[in-house]
Amino acid sequence: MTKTRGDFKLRVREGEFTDSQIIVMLGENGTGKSTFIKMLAGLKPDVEEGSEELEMPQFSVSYKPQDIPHTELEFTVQQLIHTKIPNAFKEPQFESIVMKRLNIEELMDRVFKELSGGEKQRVVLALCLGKSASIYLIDEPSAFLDSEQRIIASQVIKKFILNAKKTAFVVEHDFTMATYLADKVIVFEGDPSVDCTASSPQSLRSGMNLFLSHLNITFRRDPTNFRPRINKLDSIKDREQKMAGCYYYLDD
Ligand SMILES: Nc1ncnc2c1ncn2[C@@H]1O[C@H](COP(=O)(O)OP(=O)(O)OP(=O)(O)O)[C@@H](O)[C@H]1O
Repeated sequence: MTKTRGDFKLRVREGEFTDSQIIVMLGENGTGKSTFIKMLAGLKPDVEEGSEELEMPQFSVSYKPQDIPHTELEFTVQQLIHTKIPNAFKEPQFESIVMKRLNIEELMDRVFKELSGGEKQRVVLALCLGKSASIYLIDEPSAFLDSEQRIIASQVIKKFILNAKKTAFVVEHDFTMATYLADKVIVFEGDPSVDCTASSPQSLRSGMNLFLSHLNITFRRDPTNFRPRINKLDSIKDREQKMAGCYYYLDD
């Protein structure tokens, strides 16, 4: 199916997903990741000439947009939690997996609009995960978070999705966070802001290889902390890995 927004056209290839799965969307800026997540949230695909209107399958979704919402800014965090996720915040599982780990308790009496960007992000992530849904659509959870908070946010998302046996689609630019989260990846490729294609969900290894080949970057695994490290362009390792078509190292 396709979706046109202004001068931009996105083609989406058919694919499958299951529960207890996190699908990470990878692509350069302007390749349509947010457009696709909005389609999963209900934005209708184009009507192709000569064919019937194509309906997106109807899912119950909880959507955290890329931008932090500007509504209800006068409310305290406690008021937002109590009105938006009245059931979840009382559940012991949600309390321990999400609320405690994101340290929402310390923010309860604060007015939402007066929070820092990182504090707001923690609250909107908790609100997103606290809404009952089959699919969680999480656009850039790492924005405004420092490196330690990014690790915590990734662990919270992963544990919540596995525990609740739900599915998440996540747009994430932080490479470490994206590789930690992803069970599958969708790669967005093409001419940014003009014409792009979203692949079917594929394995982390093949998706990362495809994405990194577009960027002309290879990664090795750091032997001490095991984190992915970028190889210097044209270094021996960079050239060796490109020859082997192995842009991304993933231990089996
Ligand atoms: N409502 C709209 N009207 C016109 N053009 C739009 C609209 N929404 C998105 N676009 C255009 O569609 C293209 C893809 O945008 P989108 O936000 O989906 O990309 P993205 O991959 O999520 O980018 P980023 O990584 O920068 O967030 C961009 O060129 C954008 O300007």
